[in-house]
Amino acid sequence: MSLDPSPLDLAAPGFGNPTGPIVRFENVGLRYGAGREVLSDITFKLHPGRFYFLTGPSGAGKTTLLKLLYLAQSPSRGAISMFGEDASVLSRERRTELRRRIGVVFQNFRLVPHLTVFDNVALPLRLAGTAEEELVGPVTDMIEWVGLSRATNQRPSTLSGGEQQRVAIARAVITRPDLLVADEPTGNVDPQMALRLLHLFTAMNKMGTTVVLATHDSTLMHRQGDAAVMRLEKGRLDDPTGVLRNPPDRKGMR
Ligand SMILES: Nc1ncnc2c1ncn2[C@@H]1O[C@H](COP(=O)(O)OP(=O)(O)OP(=O)(O)O)[C@@H](O)[C@H]1O
Repeated sequence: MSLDPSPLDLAAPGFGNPTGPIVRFENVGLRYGAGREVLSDITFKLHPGRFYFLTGPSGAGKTTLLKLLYLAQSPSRGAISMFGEDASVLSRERRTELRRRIGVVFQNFRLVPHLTVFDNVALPLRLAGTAEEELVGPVTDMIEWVGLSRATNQRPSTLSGGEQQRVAIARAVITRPDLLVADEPTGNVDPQMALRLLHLFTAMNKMGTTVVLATHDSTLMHRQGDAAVMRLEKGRLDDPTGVLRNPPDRKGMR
């Protein structure tokens, strides 16, 4: 599998916004319906170009926090700012525009079963209105980057779990998102493939994308030693590395 970032255009718009935090949560709380709060008093900032792990026991609220991050859920209280904009006042159109700056990868891939690998990866560009002649090159390069050129015309069901997840990652980053959010992306693959997938996230991060990766896998977190770790316990955020509020300067951070 190639990890050479060269197929990706480093000068593409949206990469490596150097100014200020790209996400701010201020005393955010969330309850589903009339139930108890599943997230309480969540305050943090995400800085551009950094790599964050989100961890914590099952039911702690990781998926819920990620849904807030990719604008699929609104908080019950508190304030969220995404790319400098107050998330509570976004029009539907503006929300969609901001959402395009966020790539999402799920544990269970969520590929479209009747589409080929090429068409799955091309989907976000087509939805954004990119002309067919303009998308063929980038999609082909992206599929090569995740090491699946030979499977370009296959359907997801003919691929292994690790291969399907690589397609899902390619689809999530084809639009060059500023923020890449992944919910247990290595949960359905063997440890060796988990490391290969981590390398893809790391490569994207090195090109300037902020990554938030939810995982239970401590091996992955040890592999990525300079990442910040956000730990959720019963809906509250702990900050074991002490970097969420005041991140240290990071070598090479833009
Ligand atoms: N749509 C929903 N309606 C009601 N309660 C929900 C909903 N989604 C999640 N919850 C509850 O919110 C809490 C947090 O769930 P969440 O899925 O965010 O945790 P998690 O840390 O991602 O867990 P896991 O590691 O098992 O995926 C749990 O108590 C869960 O039952």
